[in-house]
Amino acid sequence: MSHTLQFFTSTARRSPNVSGFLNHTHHTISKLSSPRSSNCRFPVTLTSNLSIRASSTSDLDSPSSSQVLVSDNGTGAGFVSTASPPFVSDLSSIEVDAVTETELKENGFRSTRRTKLICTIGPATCGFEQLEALAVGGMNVARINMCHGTREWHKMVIERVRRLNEEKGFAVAIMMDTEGSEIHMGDLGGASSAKAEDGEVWTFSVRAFDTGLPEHTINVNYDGFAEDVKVGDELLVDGGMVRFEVIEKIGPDVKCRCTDPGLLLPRANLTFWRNGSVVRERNAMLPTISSKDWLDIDFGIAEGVDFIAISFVKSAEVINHLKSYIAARSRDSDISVIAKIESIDSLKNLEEIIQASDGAMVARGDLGAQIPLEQVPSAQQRIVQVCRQLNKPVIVASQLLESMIEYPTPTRAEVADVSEAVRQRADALMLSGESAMGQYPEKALTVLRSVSLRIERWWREERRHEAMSLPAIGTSLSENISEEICNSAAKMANNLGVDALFVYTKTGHMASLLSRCRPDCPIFAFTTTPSVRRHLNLQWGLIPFRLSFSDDMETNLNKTFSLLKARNLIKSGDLVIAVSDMLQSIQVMNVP
Ligand SMILES: Nc1ncnc2c1ncn2[C@@H]1O[C@H](COP(=O)(O)OP(=O)(O)OP(=O)(O)O)[C@@H](O)[C@H]1O
Ligand SMILES: CC(=O)C(=O)O
Ligand SMILES: [K+]
Ligand SMILES: [Mg+2]
Repeated sequence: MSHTLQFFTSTARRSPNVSGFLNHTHHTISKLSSPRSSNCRFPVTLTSNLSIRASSTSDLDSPSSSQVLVSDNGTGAGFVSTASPPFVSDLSSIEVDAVTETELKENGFRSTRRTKLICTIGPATCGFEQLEALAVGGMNVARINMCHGTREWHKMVIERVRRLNEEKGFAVAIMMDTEGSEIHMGDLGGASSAKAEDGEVWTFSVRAFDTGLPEHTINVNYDGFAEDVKVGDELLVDGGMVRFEVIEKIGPDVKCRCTDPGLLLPRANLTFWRNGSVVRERNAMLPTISSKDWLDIDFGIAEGVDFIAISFVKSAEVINHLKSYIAARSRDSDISVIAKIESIDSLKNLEEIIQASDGAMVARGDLGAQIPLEQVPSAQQRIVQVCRQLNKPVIVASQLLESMIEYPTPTRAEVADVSEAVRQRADALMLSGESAMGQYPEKALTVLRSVSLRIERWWREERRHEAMSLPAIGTSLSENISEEICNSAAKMANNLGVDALFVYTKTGHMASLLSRCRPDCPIFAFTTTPSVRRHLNLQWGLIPFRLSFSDDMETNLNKTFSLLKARNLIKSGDLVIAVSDMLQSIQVMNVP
């Protein structure tokens, strides 16, 4: 077998003489037919041709027999690329959403947003127009949280997002988030919230109340609650938004005095602390995926969601188990499994969990209830780093713009927090309550968008390529070659200051390898299926297009150039580096 890395470099961009030569040659050569596609005419695009060939003479995993050949034909005769005359009839064959298209046209592709945005959908945003406003505002992924709402409600949201994609050309992916079986409160008998005042005594009970909840009573979902807690324990609601002290146990009821007043929200998470750390008694034995979660997962598979995020992951085992379950349930399913890092165990087993998953979420809400708050920032940094090194998309979630649930502008501290996540180059930022039930969902999304854009630009201007070492992750020669190609292409793109990287990818893998390098320029990812396109929408710096393409790179490139030029998305002279996973190659060229 053989792999080819070809570097086609052009001097046309900087040399008017060469451009003249090209124009002249164009006329001559365009009368010829392409040897590969008999009805194609081809302009000369480039003047010199350097090609590097890596080949391996035996099986994939035998690197000792591979070799790299570099050649420069030195004749100036040029690399000739094919381009059919007007592709007008083909224009419909490239799909990009209207918002990306407008953004590309207005700002040029150098300034497109690299950080992806996720919105949790709830009562404030479940209408079709509201969802459309979020998509227009830059939502890349819609998240539904199975902790709340009925399956019918979630089904309705999924259908609306689908309709939006079909009717308006968006590629908004859907992420389903499981409830998990940690301890949480019940739903407050229908009330949207309840206020706990300082010194008040509340009863936390595992009893079922048929005739409505008595006053100052909270249902708890975990049967072992009363046995696990001790008098004197501190009870934290939502990681400390409200605090109680356990003062008495009476059978299934636990009496607690409020020490930090605040608003209790339905189904809020509960943790109890003893001597400064979270207590993990028998509740640590609760299954990560509860029986209700399995039903929700079946629902997600049936609805064809793009991502399933698993709450309170403790080990890699549960991820592997879920992945084989999904594979058995739907043979050609491509649902990605996202591990939510929100417990002490998940931090302990971080590397193996992330290795087993298709991505991870820094779920700071619950994480901050399980480890001391001041440890959350370093945990975030570590999770982001491990994900980037292992090439898994990583989401920073929770309380990014918490104050915007109520107010139309964020606090300065919140803006700084968003900036930090962008600076760490996480793949995506997520809104929770801000978009699910806040008063200013669109404004919150606008803040994420504009802060991301500004910080990304600042970082590029400062040319602060941070030197995160990216270990080799491939397990075969072929994978190693793909990885090296992407690393080199990204480095070349930075050094040459190219306008865009193009990647032709069937599975999305090469696109993710490029994204992992966090290059300065945006990455146009061309892929054949709508589902891969939606998946790529979660990854840093990728602008996913759907395009049918062949194994012939010259044809693909020229088709793409024509289609994008016809839509004013690129122009002649733009410098592009292209890689593909069909023909492992790197090509550098000016758009003809
Ligand atoms: N489908 C829904 N229906 C009603 N309210 C919702 C829905 N989704 C979210 N919410 C509201 O938005 C808030 C924030 O949403 P979020 O998804 O962050 O949930 P959470 O309860 O904090 O749990 P998690 O730890 O799973 O994120 C919730 O507490 C809830 O009040
Ligand atoms: C998102 C989530 O589950 C959390 O922050 O806890
Ligand atoms: K959840
Ligand atoms: Mg959580």
